[in-house]
Amino acid sequence: MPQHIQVPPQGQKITVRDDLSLQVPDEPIVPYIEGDGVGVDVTPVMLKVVDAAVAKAYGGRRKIHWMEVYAGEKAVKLYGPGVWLPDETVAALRDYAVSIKGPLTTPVGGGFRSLNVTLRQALDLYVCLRPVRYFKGVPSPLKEPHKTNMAIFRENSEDIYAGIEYEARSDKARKLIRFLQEEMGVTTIRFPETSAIGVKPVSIEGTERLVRQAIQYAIDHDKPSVTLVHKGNIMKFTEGGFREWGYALAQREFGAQPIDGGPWCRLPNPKTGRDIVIKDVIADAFLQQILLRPAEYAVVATLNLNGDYISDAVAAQVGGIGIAPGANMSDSVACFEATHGTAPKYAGKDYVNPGSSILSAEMMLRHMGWKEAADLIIASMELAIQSKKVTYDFARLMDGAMQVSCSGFGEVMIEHM
Ligand SMILES: NC(=O)C1=CN([C@@H]2O[C@H](COP(=O)(O)OP(=O)(O)OC[C@H]3O[C@@H](n4cnc5c(N)ncnc54)[C@H](OP(=O)(O)O)[C@@H]3O)[C@@H](O)[C@H]2O)C=CC1
Ligand SMILES: O=C(O)CCC(=O)C(=O)O
Ligand SMILES: [Mg+2]
Repeated sequence: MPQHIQVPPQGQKITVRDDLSLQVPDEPIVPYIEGDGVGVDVTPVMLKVVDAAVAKAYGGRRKIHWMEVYAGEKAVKLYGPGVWLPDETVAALRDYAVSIKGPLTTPVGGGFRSLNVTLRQALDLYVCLRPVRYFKGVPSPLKEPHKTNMAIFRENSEDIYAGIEYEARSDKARKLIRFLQEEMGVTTIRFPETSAIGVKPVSIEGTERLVRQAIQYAIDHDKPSVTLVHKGNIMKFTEGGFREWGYALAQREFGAQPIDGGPWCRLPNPKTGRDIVIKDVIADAFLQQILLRPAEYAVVATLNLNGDYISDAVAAQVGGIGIAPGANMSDSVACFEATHGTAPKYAGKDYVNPGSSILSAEMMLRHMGWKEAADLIIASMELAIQSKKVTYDFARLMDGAMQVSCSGFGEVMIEHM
């Protein structure tokens, strides 16, 4: 019996078949986490817009039964001190296979580790997919923003982001530093007495499963390239390993052939016959090239921390994180979430852009196979932006815009369905 989660009286679970495809009933139960900060603003708007799109697309034949599950500050209020991520929340997200969450706060420095990262680890949601595309009319700092169209595959379970690090002057930091110096011959820790220290695990399996999904996405969506973004010139065995294992997988599993002796390689898309180039670029160079030559990048596969930075940076090219969606996925479970965080200064003010959350829901509908409802969301987003009735983030950069609230933007979208 759940302690606080109320299972809707109607609706059924989405289930996962043996071949990992989804069995989606017409009235699925979908868990959602409202989220901290601006979660209270964007999540209700997202639910309303999705309900409207589903109603319009299917005329009552299909309906989502939303089931609220708790994490973050709302969980602590309900379950008691220290219970930021209740077990029954994690279990529900796993059991119901498809879910959506608002942002959750992670304090800098002390306090708990990120709930977002914990959730991704608990459910082994190893892919963070963040597609970045341009919507006509969105204000952008670029002259040709439509050339930015990338699907970012961020490894979501490893890297320095896994949170293995020890505070400066702690016993554990001292012990690890001593081990590195005495057992491993390390001489390059500049200030050993006052160093905090972190560990960066990057594995062959972790890299391969991420790169496999990125190449498969390029095949399924007829994309011309997959770029491995890494800092392997400096971090030779972790980020360099990612690059090497990525290329090896492309050749071994997808039959990619080296171009001019490599390392770039090429495979014919088995579905369309068109070439997919597998290439790599060093992360710092990549960050300037996405501004100067964004059209050269289609699918990007990268490590966890790089992917965090890259997804916000690329989102900024096409309007910012207010409309940047995302999905965290394992082979069987998917939890959709906005790219942005809790934006605390705007919390509860009905102010921010709900677009990121709504477009994350659009990805969720597509994942469920509810293409018509997903298409309606995209079309109404385009029309809403073109009507110039937009939230503050766009209004401040657009000539002749009328600023609307977070919920107001949801209404504008619904009017355009
Ligand atoms: N997945 C998750 O749950 C994530 C959680 N976080 C957490 O969120 C908290 C706050 O992080 P912070 O670094 O401030 O990053 P945020 O993404 O929360 O906010 C940074 C800035 O981005 C802009 N922004 C964010 N959301 C929106 C939106 N919906 N519409 C328009 N603009 C938006 C605002 O810019 P402006 O000031 O220009 O208006 C805001 O000040 C931290 O605890 C962090 O750990 C962060 C990222 C992801
Ligand atoms: O977990 C957090 O607080 C931050 C995570 C983040 O920035 C991201 O996943 O993009
Ligand atoms: Mg981030």
